[in-house]
Amino acid sequence: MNGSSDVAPPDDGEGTTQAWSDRSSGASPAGPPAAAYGTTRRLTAALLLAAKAAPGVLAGCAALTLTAGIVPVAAAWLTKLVLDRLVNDTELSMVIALGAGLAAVGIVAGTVPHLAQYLRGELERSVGLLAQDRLYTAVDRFVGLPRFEDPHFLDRMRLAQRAGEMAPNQTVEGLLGVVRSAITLSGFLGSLLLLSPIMAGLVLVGGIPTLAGEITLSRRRARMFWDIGPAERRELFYAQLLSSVEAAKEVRLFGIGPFLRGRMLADRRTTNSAKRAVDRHEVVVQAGLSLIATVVSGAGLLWAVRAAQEGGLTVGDIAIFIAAVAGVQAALTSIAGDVARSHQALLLFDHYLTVTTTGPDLPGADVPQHLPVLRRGVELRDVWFRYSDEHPWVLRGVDLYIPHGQALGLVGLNGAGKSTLVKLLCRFYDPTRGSITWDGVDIRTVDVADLRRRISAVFQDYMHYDMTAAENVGVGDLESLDDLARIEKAARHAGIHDTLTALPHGYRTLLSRIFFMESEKGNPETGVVLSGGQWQRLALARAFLRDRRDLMILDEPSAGLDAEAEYQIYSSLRKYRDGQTSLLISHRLSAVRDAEHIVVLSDGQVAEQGDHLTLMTARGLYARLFNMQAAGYQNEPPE
Ligand SMILES: Nc1ncnc2c1ncn2[C@@H]1O[C@H](COP(=O)(O)OP(=O)(O)OP(=O)(O)O)[C@@H](O)[C@H]1O
Repeated sequence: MNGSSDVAPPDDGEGTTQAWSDRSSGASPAGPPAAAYGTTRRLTAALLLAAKAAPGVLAGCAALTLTAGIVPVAAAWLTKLVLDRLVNDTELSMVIALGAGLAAVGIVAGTVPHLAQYLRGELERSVGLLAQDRLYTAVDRFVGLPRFEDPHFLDRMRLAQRAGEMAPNQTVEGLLGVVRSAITLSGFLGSLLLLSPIMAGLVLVGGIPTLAGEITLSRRRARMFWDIGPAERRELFYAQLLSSVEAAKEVRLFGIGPFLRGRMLADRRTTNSAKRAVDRHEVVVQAGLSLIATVVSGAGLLWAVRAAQEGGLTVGDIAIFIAAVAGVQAALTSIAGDVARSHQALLLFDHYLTVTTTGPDLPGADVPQHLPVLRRGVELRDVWFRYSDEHPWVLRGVDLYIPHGQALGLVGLNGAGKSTLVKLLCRFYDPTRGSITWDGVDIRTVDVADLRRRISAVFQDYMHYDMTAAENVGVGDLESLDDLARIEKAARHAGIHDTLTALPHGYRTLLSRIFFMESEKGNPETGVVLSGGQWQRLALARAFLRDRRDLMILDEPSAGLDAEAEYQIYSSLRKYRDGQTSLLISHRLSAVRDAEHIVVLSDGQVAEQGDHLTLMTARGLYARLFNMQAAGYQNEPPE
């Protein structure tokens, strides 16, 4: 880009660029974004998610919670009654009956936690499945690319993945925990009130700081999770580089393993120290809270011993008094912990709700227009584009026409904006200014899925899917995924059929070294790796499978092909292109020379256009580049 790339387009009075990212995602670069939803909304949504995922399991959890709440109080009272009966020489059968009751309570106390743990696991699995489904359905609804390039959104996404799976369970667990503790609390508090109302009040008041302290701690922890988000994502990125087959060659040849490891560990140290700071703070706060609890229970014990000496309390009373003070304190601490954990989970759940309920990333028409079968052509009119307000202009007033039934060649130096133009044609972004029309219909006014159904493309950075050969072609048109005849035809077209047939399992061969086929678990030789050019032919086959589409876009389709393959592919493409509408981008100008029309893009603007002969006669950029390449083959200095 030269200096002129920062020249703004004329104002159209509608605001200019598409810097949607921070604003639309509600993120603030200085810290965590303000919660988008209130606590009640978050709580309701989390509980509804759990209820929808596993209603029966949820009911089971609730029943066990009630039982678990009653058990300690019942055990304490039965103990008191047994002790008092023993001291008072009551009938043996009565004592035995009470003892049996105590044993039964013990059995329930021993069984309930295991059953509850199983049900919690079941709830977690069901909620995880539903939350994941909803999250990725929402992500799939983002039809453009901007959100996937927004670091704030990616941080949110990471927290949303975690929160969606965990928050509903933690909330349910917290809520049921509060109910359980509240039952225990009221049982013990009642017992304590009978023995000493002052002690009951004291223990209750002593629990208030615990509740307040735990909630403050949970806020701090939730904020810490947001703050360490970028470092956690970077750490994951370095870890993937260190273990992925794609990066292994460069990492080893350049010897950058220790460098990447150093960066990964530095990020881990950053997150560790943030977590450590919160943990330390927590230790200090919780130690203070325990001290208060100990002082209260110590004072209670002294009072009880003194009361027993003076004959005011029986042995059974002392037993239940000690159990009640401990029980009330434990219940209060447990309530505080459950409230704090649910609170923290709900704070993070805000990210899940934001991602799953956020609006579309590209504006859509309220009533989408019908997209006609292409009859006339696709036109870009005064298209300006930059990736965000902070980025320079990439396209600056491009006018371009792709006539129906013809091939348009698009050439230009690196960074001229060719691939960006392709992204606009597929509507991964909207032009900042100007319009793209399909037979006169603005593509912003039609359903994106409709538009994309009419386009076939090979992108410069096409995908390698770790799937079978047939699936690698078939995903180009899911309706043909099981239609081997069509898949083979597309593969033949791309010149890869013979290679695929010769694979160990033909088209069913898994093209991967990182997964294995179920049937070949024990075989270390499972999986096949294709060469770069063979992968490129597969990408072409994928595009050819969509041969019923109106517009074919080929962005550098032959970069990885050998000379013979390139010749064959272009001959095939020429035959195939006949009567088809296509946009062909290539740095190898021999590939585009026979296109009906060639456009030279330079610094985001159309610099030259015409057919090959016209452009050669004009002796501009195209002619210079063409001659340079031709001279390279003829071993003669360029003109
Ligand atoms: N996602 C993005 N965010 C910000 N800038 C981008 C993005 N993608 C591309 N660019 C910038 O846009 C400019 C044009 O890139 P583009 O990929 O369209 O060029 P190109 O003509 O296809 O180049 P090449 O011939 O190297 O493939 C470059 O300066 C590039 O840095």
